[in-house]
Amino acid sequence: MNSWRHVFKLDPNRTLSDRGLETICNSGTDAVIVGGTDGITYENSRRLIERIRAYPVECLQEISDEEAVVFGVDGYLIPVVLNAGSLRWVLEAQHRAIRKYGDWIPWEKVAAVGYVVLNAQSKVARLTESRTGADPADIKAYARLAENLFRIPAVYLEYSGTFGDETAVRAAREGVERSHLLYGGGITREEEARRMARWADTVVVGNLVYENVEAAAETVRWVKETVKEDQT
Ligand SMILES: CC(C)=CCC/C(C)=C/CC/C(C)=C/CC/C(C)=C/CC/C(C)=C/CC/C(C)=C/CC/C(C)=C/COP(=O)(O)OP(=O)(O)O
Ligand SMILES: O=P(O)(O)OC[C@@H](O)CO
Repeated sequence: MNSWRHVFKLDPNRTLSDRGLETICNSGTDAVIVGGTDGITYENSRRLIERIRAYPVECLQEISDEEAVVFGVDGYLIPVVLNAGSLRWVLEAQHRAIRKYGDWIPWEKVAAVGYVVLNAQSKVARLTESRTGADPADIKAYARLAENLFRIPAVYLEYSGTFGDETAVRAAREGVERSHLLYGGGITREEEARRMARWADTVVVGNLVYENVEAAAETVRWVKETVKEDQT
């Protein structure tokens, strides 16, 4: 993950043509993450992962339902929602899954991701009852908490479905020194991709894939051409 600059997130509960998938997998992105909030099943996850595996791109599953875990991906991302309104999404669902899978978990392939969910209208915000009113000082503190107390290797500013606040991403950037910072939400245009790529280590593109796959493929270049701000 540390070398990722751009990734796509594909939703097993949405339809993408073979041609569209080929465009995404051959776009030069650093990885494809499979995940989403609702309608995620073992079957639709397995089908999508199988199609992605036909391409040489790195493929990870982001687990949002313990029933949907698929064998044979390059890695598993485990969300921990730092600003969730319920412990269920911070540690209870994770505890339950660890209890269930026990000795079978390939820990060397597993990484926790500390989410800060910020779009109040998104399904993920509603599901997790996230405290989306967090201001930049809150966000910086979440980032510091993730890195220094929980030692989580990645912090994810999640604006899923809407373009986020650059000040918030900047605050998260100031909060992390070692943890990897991901930004996702509402990237549709070059200017947006470049703005967030200045602060985030990785920019995640999701919805645009289903709206305009050619434009989605362009985001790879926009992000990769952008030089990150020097924090020193
Ligand atoms: C091979 C083998 C046996 C493997 C074992 C599996 C494994 C690696 C186990 C590890 C154990 C473990 C800790 C598993 C996690 C279990 C789990 C269910 C955790 C809960 C995760 C969680 C907090 C879910 C809440 C929803 C959420 C945060 C989803 C993340 C994705 C996300 C933010 C999607 C955004 O959704 P999107 O659809 O793009 O947008 P909308 O919200 O607008 O719809
Ligand atoms: O779908 P969009 O809005 O591009 O967001 C990407 C990703 O952060 C979703 O989890």
